[in-house]
Amino acid sequence: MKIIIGSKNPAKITAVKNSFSHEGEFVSLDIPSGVSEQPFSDEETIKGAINRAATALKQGNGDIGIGLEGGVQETSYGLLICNWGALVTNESGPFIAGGARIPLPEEIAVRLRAGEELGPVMEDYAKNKNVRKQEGAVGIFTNGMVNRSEMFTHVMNLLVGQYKRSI
Ligand SMILES: O=P(O)(O)OP(=O)(O)OP(=O)(O)OC[C@H]1O[C@@H](n2cnc3c(O)ncnc32)[C@H](O)[C@@H]1O
Ligand SMILES: [Mg+2]
Repeated sequence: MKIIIGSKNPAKITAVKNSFSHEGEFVSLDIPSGVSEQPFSDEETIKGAINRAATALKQGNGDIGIGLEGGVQETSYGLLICNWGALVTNESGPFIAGGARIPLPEEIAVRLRAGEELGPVMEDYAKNKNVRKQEGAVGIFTNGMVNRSEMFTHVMNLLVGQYKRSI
């Protein structure tokens, strides 16, 4: 089984490998999401995940394409981080699944509303260049209880479970 991951981000790659119990051939390709660098709704984030999965599958000439995409969603309770995943095969899909969501602190939210991207804003906030590849915003704002690859592993399990039920 050849699994093509539409990202080179190690937090995402780890999640994909975990959910397939490290069984299969994994290829990671830097695939554009085809949506804004900072998706600003569930709809746009889902679209980015599906685009990445479909393009990865095609470009990598594999059996399964995976897209994982981070975004934010405005609510009356604050700006929430949202994360979506998509799995496509040559015969079926897209299967989609959403990840954990928590509100961003207002000092971060105002910067995103002004047009900045979460990745660089988190680098600045945490004084660490690699937040998006490591614990992620979710790890920082949950005091390390849930890091980005754990969060994406849950998304992946939701995807692989739906796919397995369909075959
Ligand atoms: O290489 P890719 O796969 O693009 O990985 P990425 O970290 O850029 O992740 P996304 O494109 O899915 O995320 C969209 C934007 O949100 C940022 N982002 C999302 N989740 C984050 C997190 O948990 N911590 C820090 N930045 C995050 C990210 O850096 C982008 O600016
Ligand atoms: Mg990105």
